Amino acid sequence: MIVKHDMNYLTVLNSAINHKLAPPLAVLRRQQFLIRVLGVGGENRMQGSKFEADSDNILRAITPVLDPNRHKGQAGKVAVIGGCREYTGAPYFAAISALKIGADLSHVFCTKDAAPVIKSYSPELIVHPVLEESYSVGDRDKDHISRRVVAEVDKWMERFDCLVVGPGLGRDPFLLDCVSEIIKQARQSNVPVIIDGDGLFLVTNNLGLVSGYPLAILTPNVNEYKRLVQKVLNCEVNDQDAHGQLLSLAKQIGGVTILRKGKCDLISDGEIVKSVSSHGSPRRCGGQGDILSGSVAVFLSWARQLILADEGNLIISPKNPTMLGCIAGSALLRKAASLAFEDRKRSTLTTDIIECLGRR
Ligand SMILES: NC(=O)C1=CN([C@@H]2O[C@H](COP(=O)(O)OP(=O)(O)OC[C@H]3O[C@@H](n4cnc5c(N)ncnc54)[C@H](OP(=O)(O)O)[C@@H]3O)[C@@H](O)[C@H]2O)[C@@H](O)CC1
Ligand SMILES: Nc1ncnc2c1ncn2[C@@H]1O[C@H](COP(=O)(O)OP(=O)(O)OP(=O)(O)O)[C@@H](O)[C@H]1O
Ligand SMILES: [Mg+2]
Repeated sequence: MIVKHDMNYLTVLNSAINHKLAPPLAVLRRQQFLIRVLGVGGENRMQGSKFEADSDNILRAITPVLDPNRHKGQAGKVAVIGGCREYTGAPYFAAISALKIGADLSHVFCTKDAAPVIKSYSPELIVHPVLEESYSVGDRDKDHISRRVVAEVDKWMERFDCLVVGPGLGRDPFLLDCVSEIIKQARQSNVPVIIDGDGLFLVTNNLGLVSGYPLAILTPNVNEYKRLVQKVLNCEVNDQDAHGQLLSLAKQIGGVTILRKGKCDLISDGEIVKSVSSHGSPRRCGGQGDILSGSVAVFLSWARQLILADEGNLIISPKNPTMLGCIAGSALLRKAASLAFEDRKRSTLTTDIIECLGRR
């Protein structure tokens, strides 16, 4: 919430900067920092208020009570498909965040060399070293190894409430071919899929994998969104009509839900647009998108359970579980990021934010 005197002060600052009254450089930087942090002067804030989701109530409504009668697994079983030679942090961040938020079981399906590293970060995660990259597979073996990889994941598929595809996946062509098959299997089994990171690289070049699947969520960052807009809408990102463009994009991909990450997170399923701009932090360390994908997986699973059990009596809006999952995941990550930043300031890292996921 920006108090009135802040707004007046910032309006004056804005005008001073625009009219080039030339304050000293350090003062100018500080003024611009304040304007950025307080979010004044932009269309975003205007739009933010009109489209802002009721995230506190949504979070409360979809989070299940801690009921002693429930057994392990009922609060959610998620799987992350990601982790290769280069990236072991991203799948770990996504999978551990799911557990910290309240899922019961969190699996990671990664390459053989990434597995021991990810296991060593945490004994809580169930790590499957099943994915293969081109360098470790001869041309003649590709078909049978591909079938084996897909079968390994498929044998677990029915047990998962949600898959997160892409954090730290890498872009090896053979590995991405196998992951395409895994997405198809998830779709056949009606398992929701969150596509992030390199999963978006794969899907942007093969939209048929998710097009028309209402249980698919895409979570692009600034680069990933740009590529998606160029590919699908054949134009550049238009920030003057951010809401309209996001709506068209989600509609064009057959009603998938898209969470466009940024200063204010924008979410659309092709029917409506909602924003989450509460809290957040000015620290942009890598890995926050990975926390988000793991969080959305859990909230989407909870929202689906609630909608199924409630038989349409749910009083919150929107009603689409993918929209609810995105709103809750975004709000919780942003709250945790702001709490971590209060403590750690510029030295805030992704692991600090994960520690704040359970704090109020
Ligand atoms: N601690 C960890 O393990 C973390 C790991 N992370 C993981 O990193 C992966 C990439 O995600 P990111 O967010 O860096 O992608 P993004 O901003 O589009 O790219 C930035 C620039 O790099 C380039 N580029 C990227 N990948 C490339 C590739 N394989 N080969 C060649 N170029 C590549 C890209 O070029 P472009 O695609 O635009 O041509 C752009 O210019 C993803 O798996 C994510 O989960 C993060 O989650 C952070 C924490
Ligand atoms: N400029 C910003 N100001 C405030 N919060 C932001 C800003 N940009 C992103 N965020 C927050 O950080 C979260 C992660 O977004 P980000 O763009 O860093 O994802 P990413 O690049 O995929 O991250 P990762 O490094 O995990 O791949 C978003 O959901 C959003 O809430
Ligand atoms: Mg990312």
